[in-house]
Amino acid sequence: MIQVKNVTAGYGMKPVVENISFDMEAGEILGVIGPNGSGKSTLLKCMYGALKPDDGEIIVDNKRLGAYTQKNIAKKIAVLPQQTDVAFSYTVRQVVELGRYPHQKGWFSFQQKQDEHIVDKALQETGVLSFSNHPMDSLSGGEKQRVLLARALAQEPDILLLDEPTNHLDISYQLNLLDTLKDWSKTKQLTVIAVLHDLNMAAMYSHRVLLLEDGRQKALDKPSVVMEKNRLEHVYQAHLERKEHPSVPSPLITLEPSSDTLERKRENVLDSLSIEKTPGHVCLMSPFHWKTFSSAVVGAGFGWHRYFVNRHVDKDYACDQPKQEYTAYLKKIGLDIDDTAAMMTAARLDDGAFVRMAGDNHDVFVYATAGTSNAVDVSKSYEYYSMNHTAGTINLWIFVAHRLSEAAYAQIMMTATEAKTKALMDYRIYDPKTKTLATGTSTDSVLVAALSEGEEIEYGGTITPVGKTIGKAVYDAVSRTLNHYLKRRSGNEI
Ligand SMILES: Nc1ncnc2c1ncn2[C@@H]1O[C@H](COP(=O)(O)OP(=O)(O)OP(=O)(O)O)[C@@H](O)[C@H]1O
Repeated sequence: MIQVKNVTAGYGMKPVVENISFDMEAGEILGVIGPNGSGKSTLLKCMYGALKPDDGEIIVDNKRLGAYTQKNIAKKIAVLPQQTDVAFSYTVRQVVELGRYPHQKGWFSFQQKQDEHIVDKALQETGVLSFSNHPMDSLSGGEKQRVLLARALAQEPDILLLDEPTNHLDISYQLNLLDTLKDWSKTKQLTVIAVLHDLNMAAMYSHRVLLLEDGRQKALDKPSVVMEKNRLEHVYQAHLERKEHPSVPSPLITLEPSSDTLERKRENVLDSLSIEKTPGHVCLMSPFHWKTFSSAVVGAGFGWHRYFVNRHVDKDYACDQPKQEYTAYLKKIGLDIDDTAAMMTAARLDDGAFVRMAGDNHDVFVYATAGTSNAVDVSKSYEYYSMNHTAGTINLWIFVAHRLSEAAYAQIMMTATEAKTKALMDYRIYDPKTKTLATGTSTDSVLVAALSEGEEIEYGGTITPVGKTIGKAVYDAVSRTLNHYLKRRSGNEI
């Protein structure tokens, strides 16, 4: 379809792009990324014949690009350049009609029915049909961009070259445009080469990504391979984080502010936490946000929080929409929902236990409340038809005064669960239905909170340094709260 073979090109003595090579198949989308001035537009210019390579060649359908007439190449390749000068006195429709020019035998055959149909379709698909009679100079930047795209589409090319096509477009039209291109790549086998500054758009919509650095081909592969954190940080000279997109299998690149702009934290961060206890709740407050991962009622999943609430509810608490009800409660006590992670429990808050432990290089703080009347042996819970939601649950908060990898968050959840279960076993807590040792209760919840800066702890499993500290701190906290709970219920020391 189109082959770029060892292309070197520039505007003077010094080449701007050097030795670029790749092949593209019909229906493929290639995202071209790279910093300002890295040669993306220059490469594109070579691909549509606006700039002759100093070395190497471009082959289109087995024929050198230079061997095509301008009209014949326009039947195969349409271009949406970065800056386009259009005679703005033209109407939108007239501009789009220009896209049919390469296919016409003579100017007067222009009004052919088929051409009109193709122009209408292009106007429709780019959402500009409603103002097709407006003059170009009455349009906004984004509207003009869509008209120029319609003109490129009316050309019915096999290959579409786009230089920052999402420039000027609002997010809805950006997605719309890229969705349309993806659809045409599938249904019309359109080959798309698009220079994109938005790395996440490039990752989501490209089959492959070409990364340029100083005119050189730094990487060419699937987005997940090219968009490696260290590589992007080096090429863009920026601090980035790479995550996985929450809903599609694509990398998600986020910008990290410089450390000067991050929230300042005190030397000993755990000392900066303060606790407010009322009959209705325990609230732990921090002067800065912690990165949390939790199964809390409010603020579950990953989030950023500085207020942590454990609220006591009656054992008969029943609500169809506990999240909404809880949100109203938090508002009533004056907390900002976006800043708050909140759990609830029918266990007595007075029975709660706080444990602080220092490891070699990390401080840990754990808070636990426990009630065990709905204790469950998880290995037998499949035998239940419905779960019992009476009083009692085990809520755990684990604060680690360090930065954690996502893997470490998950491993700390496991470590904490194992430590909790061990405490239940040592206190001989039984599942009341199966009469076997309980592994937890039916409504347990856990929150892990860590810092956003500093050296990262990669692992949090049971034999890692931080895992060992957390294992012991969680075991001690759950044991203490169980001790208070059982003592109060039996009236005896445990
Ligand atoms: N017509 C020209 N004459 C001389 N130099 C040029 C010309 N066009 C571009 N350059 C230079 O070539 C280099 C690469 O420019 P190019 O536009 O290809 O980069 P780019 O990666 O598309 O940048 P951007 O992301 O800023 O659009 C730059 O240093 C630029 O100044």
